[in-house]
Order: sequence, then structure tokens, then C-alpha cells
Amino acid sequence: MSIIKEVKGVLHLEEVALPAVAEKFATPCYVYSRAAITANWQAFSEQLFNENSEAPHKVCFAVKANSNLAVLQVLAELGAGFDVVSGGEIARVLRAGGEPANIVFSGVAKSDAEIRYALTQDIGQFNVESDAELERISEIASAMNTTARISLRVNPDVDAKTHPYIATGLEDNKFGIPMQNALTTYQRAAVLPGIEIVGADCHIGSQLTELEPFLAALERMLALVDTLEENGITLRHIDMGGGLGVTYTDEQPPQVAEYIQAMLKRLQDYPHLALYLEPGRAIVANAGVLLTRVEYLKFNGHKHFIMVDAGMNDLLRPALYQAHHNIVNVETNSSTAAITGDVVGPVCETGDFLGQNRTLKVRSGDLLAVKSAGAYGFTMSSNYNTRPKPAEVMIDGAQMHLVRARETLEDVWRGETLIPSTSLK
Ligand SMILES: Cc1ncc(COP(=O)(O)O)c(C=O)c1O
Ligand SMILES: N[C@@H](CCCC[NH3+])C(=O)O
Repeated sequence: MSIIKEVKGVLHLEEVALPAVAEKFATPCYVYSRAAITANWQAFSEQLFNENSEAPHKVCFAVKANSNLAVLQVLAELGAGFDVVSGGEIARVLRAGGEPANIVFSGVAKSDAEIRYALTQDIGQFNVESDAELERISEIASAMNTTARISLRVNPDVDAKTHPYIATGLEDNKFGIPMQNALTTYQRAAVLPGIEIVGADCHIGSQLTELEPFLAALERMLALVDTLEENGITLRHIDMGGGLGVTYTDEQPPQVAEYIQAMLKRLQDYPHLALYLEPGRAIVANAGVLLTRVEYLKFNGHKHFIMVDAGMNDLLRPALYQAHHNIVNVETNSSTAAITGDVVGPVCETGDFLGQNRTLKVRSGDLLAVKSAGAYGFTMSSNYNTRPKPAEVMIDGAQMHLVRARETLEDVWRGETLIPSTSLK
């Protein structure tokens, strides 16, 4: 869903003019649209939760994409489940009103404390990523006199055809249990105390723009389901992870309906199996922008630089994955000539850019919007260069809610202490 509208030369999110947000909350600043998050969620829920479906399908929002409490609250109120990867993310979901039973817990290195916390909160299931983790969950659950519901996260060895840093389902990746070992690990899980097998899980990567890798992974997972069945292990659901891509520039990922219907069609032969999904990016990426202001323009004789007040510490994706985010003027600027140059931040790194080779009509003081910044934006931000993290604002119709205040310097160095002074002798 396109959330940004131009009204008389000024960009709006829902009914709010973006310059008003910048004026009130300063820049840089993340701005999210509640309506867009809701619509993106509904695209999933309409496919999975309709009158024709009786299977208890679940959509578990991948919290790592955007863990702002208000974002989680909006989704919890819509009935979302949550895919988490840390004890901290479990705590956030609970704080935002999410149901423990709707939480699935992924991650390759869950600590004792995290496992204990998840069991205490009685979360829906652990997505177990190794034999060693399975043994540890069994020990802890047994000692706590409880049972952990588990799925094994299996690595289906499918090429997701995405950036290598965000492909997770290849043999070489650290994620999941190799498919050829899955039966043995399930058989072990079946006899371990404190363990209840409920499903199987995979996640092959992020920002997938083709349907084919999802369907290839599904085939491999269903072959595993058959093998398990032959060996007396019956699953209740199959979790196909997240990964559906979005349009940053001209990508044409499958529509949510097409993606889900293709999987449901294949699952018709398995009426007892519910489908779980873990979308992150598809729910929030295009529901948010990063607002930033131009500080200076510089021309070094052969190249233009547009220096803005947001850097790689605020939005890491361009530096880390050479990701392309469209960058646009918030107010039409007709009085200035266009320049082509790199949009760079204040951080002392050559890789600190938000966009390269962009053509914009800009002057110092102009407001820019970095689009599609709602996923893996704020959640990947840092305090590098002692830069306070930006504010986050949720737009809801004509209202703007500050849902996270910009950090102060005290926030940035909280917990640090000085050592007693040493005097020179
Ligand atoms: C286990 C797991 N589930 C879900 C997701 C969400 O992925 P996406 O944001 O691409 O939907 C990820 C991130 O790649 C993940 O690692
Ligand atoms: N952080 C990545 C997505 C990775 C998802 C984690 N498995 C991105 O910004 O595209």
C-alpha cells in the first residue's frame, strides 16, 4: 500500500504533513503509518483467516523488523502472533499486549536465561536450531517441571536469490538443522523429557522477490512431513518463516495473496497441517519513512555531496547491504537546479551514505524523506559516533503520536562510569 500522498507540493503520511512532524519532533525521525501497518497486516490475515479455513493458521510478525512498542501494540490488537529472537523481544511483545501463546522463538544461540524466561511465560513454541539447543531446552524444561513445545528449524538448502547477507536457507548458513539430519533429531526430540513436538519450521531468507524458492522450500518441508509421518511423528503445523520482499525501487515481489494461495493450494493434500508465517518486512517496510534535513551541500570539483543529518547509525541498510531506498523532497522545490550526488550522513565512515548518485533539487535546510524505512531501520540503529537514536512517531489519521522520544546524551551513556582519578606522580 502506498502511504505517502502529495498534497499541494507537500508530502503527507495519512492526513499529516511531514514538515509538521519534523517541526514538532526534529530530525532525523522515523515516521510510521498505523493505517499502512494495518492494511499490510490485513493482506495476510484476509488470506489465512477466512470463513473457508478451519486450520489454526498463524501470522507471527518478525519483531526484529520493527520492535517499537506501539507498532507491536497495533499488531497485537489486530490479533497478530510474533516471531522473536531474544528474551528482550519476548518482553517487548508482552509489554505491548501480545499473547504468549502466539509467540514463536527463533534464534541460533538461545541462552539458558532466555529459555527459562520463555518457559516461564509459556510461549507458543521454540523454533529449535541445533541438536545441542534441543538437549538444553529439554534439560531446562524438565528441571522446571514443564514442557516446551518445539518445532525444529530445518535448513532446506534452497537458494533464496537475495543478498548473501540475508540468505539464511543455504547449507553454508548458520541457521537451522540440515535437512539430512532432521529425522534423527526429531526422533531424539520424541523421546526427550520436557519436549512436545508440534511442528516444523524453516526460513530461507529475506527480501525474496520470486515465488519459486518459497515453493521449493515447501516441497522439501512436505517431504520431511511425509518421512516423519512414516516414522510415527505427526506435526500440527508447518512454519514457512518470513521473507516476502517489498518494492524499494522497481522490484516486483509476488502479491501477498498470490504467495499465500500458492502455499495453501499445495497444502490441500495436508488438511491437518496449519500454516504459520513470520513476515517482517512485508508488514512494516513501506509503512515508514525516515525524515532527514539537509545540512550542507559540497562540490569537490567532480562530485556533489548532499550532507544530511541522518547517518548509517540511524539507517544501516544502504551501508551494510548496498540497499537502495528512494529519497525524495518532502516539499517541492522548484526554485533550485537539480544536482546529482551522494546523500551522505555525518558519521566518520566512507560507507556512511543513504543513497548514491541521486538527483535532487536541494538546498541547505530542505527536508528529505528516505522511503521504505519502516523495516530494519530503527531496529538496526546504533549510537556510533555518540549519536543519540532518533525519535519514532506513529501517524494515525490526523494525529501524531511520539512513540519513542529522541535519545538524550544521558540515555546514550547510561550505565557508563568514570574510574577514580589517578594523580600524576
Ligand atoms: C527466523 C526469521 N523469521 C522471519 C524473518 C523475517 O523476515 P522478513 O522481514 O524478510 O519477512 C527473519 C528475518 O530474515 C528470520 O530470520
Ligand atoms: N536486516 C535485513 C534483514 C535480515 C533479516 C534477518 N534474518 C535487512 O535490513 O534487509
